Amino acid sequence: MSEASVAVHADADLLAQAVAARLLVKLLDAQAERGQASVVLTGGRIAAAVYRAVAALPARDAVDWSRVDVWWGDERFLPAGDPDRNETQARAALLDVVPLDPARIHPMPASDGPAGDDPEEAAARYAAELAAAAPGTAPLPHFDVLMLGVGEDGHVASVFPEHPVHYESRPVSAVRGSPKPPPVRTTLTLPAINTAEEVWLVASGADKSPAVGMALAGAGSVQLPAAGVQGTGRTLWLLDRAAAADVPTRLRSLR
Ligand SMILES: O=C1O[C@H](COP(=O)(O)O)[C@@H](O)[C@H](O)[C@H]1O
Repeated sequence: MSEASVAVHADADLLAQAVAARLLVKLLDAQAERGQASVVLTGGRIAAAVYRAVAALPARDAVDWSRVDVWWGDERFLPAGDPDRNETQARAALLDVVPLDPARIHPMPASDGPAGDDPEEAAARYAAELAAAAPGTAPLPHFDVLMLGVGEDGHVASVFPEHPVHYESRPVSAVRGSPKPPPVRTTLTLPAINTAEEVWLVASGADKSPAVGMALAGAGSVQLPAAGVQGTGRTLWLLDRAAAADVPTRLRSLR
């Protein structure tokens, strides 16, 4: 398990640009080492800005997108194409722009998909899709990088504070009663998230600073899920100055 490190950028735009550049480098490094790369996407405002920034970078063409697997850390359980689905946002911002292999794009099921309007079945199907891509009998494939937004309440993916999802041992869970709309979701659980080689927590804006500060100060993960995130090789907090306002100075590298 890795110690967390923190990089702070001046504002949300520079943060998105910097994360986009990091993502391209990470995908290139993974392809150089393993012949392929895998990324786990997140939803939310800063994530969409990162995806748009990746799409706008000329260096995006250095990545062989046909050898990139795209997974999601969570999804709002809504019909396919709903503008509030994390998948819809990622497709519009990036996935429809780069030449990915459609077979390597792995969205979480929609509420009008083959799993029907049943989030538990949707979670089970996504777990099966992950296991099918994993080596041997492992439940999960290798994730080179897993990106997370951070909610004002400290939630990551759709793991919310004090929610029963914390006690789910399977890698993918249905979430009912989400405090943030929509109320029904599917999510990777924290143990599944923490199998990723690198986990990047990306946050911008002053409304995120209390949660970010408390997570880095060692809050409990049931109360503050972001505090329970740890990549196997690297845990990186990527923040703008406003989101970093409560981060202890000794943890910051300011850019
Ligand atoms: O609902 C969700 O919210 C979080 C954070 O979103 P933001 O707009 O406040 O950045 C996101 O990370 C998660 O994937 C999403 O489902």
